[in-house]
Amino acid sequence: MTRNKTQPAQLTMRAKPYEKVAVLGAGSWGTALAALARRAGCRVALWGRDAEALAPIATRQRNLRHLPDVPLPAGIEPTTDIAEALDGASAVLLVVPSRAVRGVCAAAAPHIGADVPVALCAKGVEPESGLMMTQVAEEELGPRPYGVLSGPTFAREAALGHPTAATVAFPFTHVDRLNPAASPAARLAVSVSTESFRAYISDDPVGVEIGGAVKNVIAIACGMMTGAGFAENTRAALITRGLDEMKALAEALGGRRETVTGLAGIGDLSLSCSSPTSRNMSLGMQLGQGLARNACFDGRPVVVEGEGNALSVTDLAHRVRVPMPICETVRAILHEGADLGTAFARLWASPIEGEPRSLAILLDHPADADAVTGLARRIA
Ligand SMILES: NC(=O)C1=CN([C@@H]2O[C@H](COP(=O)(O)OP(=O)(O)OC[C@H]3O[C@@H](n4cnc5c(N)ncnc54)[C@H](O)[C@@H]3O)[C@@H](O)[C@H]2O)C=CC1
Ligand SMILES: O=C(CO)COP(=O)(O)O
Repeated sequence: MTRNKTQPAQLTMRAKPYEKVAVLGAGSWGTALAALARRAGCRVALWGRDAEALAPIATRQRNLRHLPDVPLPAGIEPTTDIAEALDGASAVLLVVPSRAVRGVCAAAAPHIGADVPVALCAKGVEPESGLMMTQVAEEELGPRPYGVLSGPTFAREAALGHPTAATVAFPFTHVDRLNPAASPAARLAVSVSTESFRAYISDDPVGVEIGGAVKNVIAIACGMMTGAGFAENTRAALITRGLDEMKALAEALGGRRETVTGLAGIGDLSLSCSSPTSRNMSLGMQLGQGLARNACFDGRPVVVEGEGNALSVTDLAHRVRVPMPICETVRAILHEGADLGTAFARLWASPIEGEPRSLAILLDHPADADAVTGLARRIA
């Protein structure tokens, strides 16, 4: 985080926070981001659809439904009126689950100011269309700057003030390069940065978005194998090979490999694959322990983006011809009725590959059908 003495000196610039930030989506992450922006000194409107859940945010500085034990700063303006939330907003954070992004953008469209930048904070790829969240938003809201805020950020920890870092990524225009401090990425970074929350700036939203969507699927895979009783070797293999899948897809879509080695790639992947605090890892663990899907989370509806992402990410990968064997395994188990043990045993006995992919080697794996059945039995 500090400058190495051998690096050239860089002038420190000052970026101006946005005056009013509208946060659309009042779940755990939307509330946490509203708290951060408020602590960073912005005026903050927090839009949600449920008046009962919003009321205590103004009266008791709590979101009792999603972050009950987190004290929120005073002055967040909760509302169920999207026009009111967007009135005078100089930046928008879109923080609903990915399946709701298109609908919320459509509702926002008549009320959002011209040229107001929008940062997508949901981690997913739209099913069927295969569009990333920034592309979905652009279809609904028209031309303006679109970016992404993503990284290893459990909402409760970030809102409680645990030291946390994330990436804010917008494409840099010619003008942004001449004056980076005035770019949407820089202005949004300072609009959410506090003594404990540190935003880094990137000009590669594609790499950042793909990181967030793919890590959810890999976290389900890690959870499945953890739930089935395996430990650290298995998890390390899935994280590392998952990172390779992430890199390949990001690159095929025009993102950069190095972005995937940052906070929104390996950072978020390692977080979500390490702890049942991740809803994705937790779902995988419950399935790996043999629970039926409808019994997971005691039957409660919980946002698990990786479930839909397993389909949408692999559909996208098919389109750009990127092999993603771990994501395919999760897809087969969740959506195509594959047996969990057999699917993972097949993954482990799939052809031996080069590391890195650019070696372009594929060898028949020596494990025979009996060996695959044997491992499958040990997983189940
Ligand atoms: N919770 C976390 O730690 C983090 C979550 N995210 C991402 O943020 C996104 C939102 O997740 P969470 O806030 O965690 O979910 P959550 O389950 O805490 O809350 C979801 C919220 O979205 C609202 N919602 C759902 N559909 C809606 C619709 N059609 N219109 C308006 N509101 C709607 C719900 O009422 C609820 O308030 C997800 O894509 C997630 O991957 C990203 C980083 C951290
Ligand atoms: O994205 C997250 C942390 O960065 C939250 O992860 P889960 O959605 O798996 O809970």
